[in-house]
Amino acid sequence: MNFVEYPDRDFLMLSLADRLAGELADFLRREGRASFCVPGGTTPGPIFDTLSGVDLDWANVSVFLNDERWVDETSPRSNTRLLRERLLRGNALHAKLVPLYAQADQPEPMLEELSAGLEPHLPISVLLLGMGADMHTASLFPGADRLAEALAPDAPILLPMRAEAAGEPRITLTAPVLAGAMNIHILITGAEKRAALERAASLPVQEAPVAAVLKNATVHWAE
Ligand SMILES: O=C(O)[C@H](O)[C@@H](O)[C@H](O)[C@H](O)COP(=O)(O)O
Repeated sequence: MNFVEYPDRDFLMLSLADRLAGELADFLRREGRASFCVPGGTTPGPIFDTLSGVDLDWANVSVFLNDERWVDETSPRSNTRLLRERLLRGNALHAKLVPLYAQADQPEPMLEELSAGLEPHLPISVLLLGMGADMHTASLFPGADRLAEALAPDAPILLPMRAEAAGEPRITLTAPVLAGAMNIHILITGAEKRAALERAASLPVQEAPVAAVLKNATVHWAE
């Protein structure tokens, strides 16, 4: 794991947006296309704001979430809604959004269709992850009902996930798909998450699921 500390959050968000854009541009130059997998939650908004204004061949970038809360896009808890409002506008309006949600009461019946939609966009070129203070990343929560399956080396692309801390049912990319990304970045802020991240490196992965992606990751932190 590589740990980068920034003097403040504004500098972190701008620098990381710039680095992510540079990595996407490299993939576009070399391969003509790139996939960009991003977190929801409250932290990444400013990075999305900056990236949406960057001049890239967005039409050849596929964008998808690390995980989604199983709620309709009208819900303020929808990560897809966050993407539409903060990333997929301006220059990035023409990026291809690969959905992690479809209208249904529960994720299970939609799993096959959503996984088939994602498959052509793997491996992930550039992965940005968030982390909770409980050491979950994506929706790989400690104590979640299907965590062991999602951590297994032969896990499917996507799994539904339910956990007390998660609120509504979730759908998440699994550990091997996340760990198989070509570039992995973890964005965290504040002392509590930094301490949790440092603890995660020495805990079993079931207790600290973020450990599943730490090996080749660069962690970006500001107070
Ligand atoms: O849907 C989600 O909640 C996320 O994808 C999740 O994994 C998130 O990255 C962390 O919970 C951190 O969330 P915050 O940035 O809100 O602290």
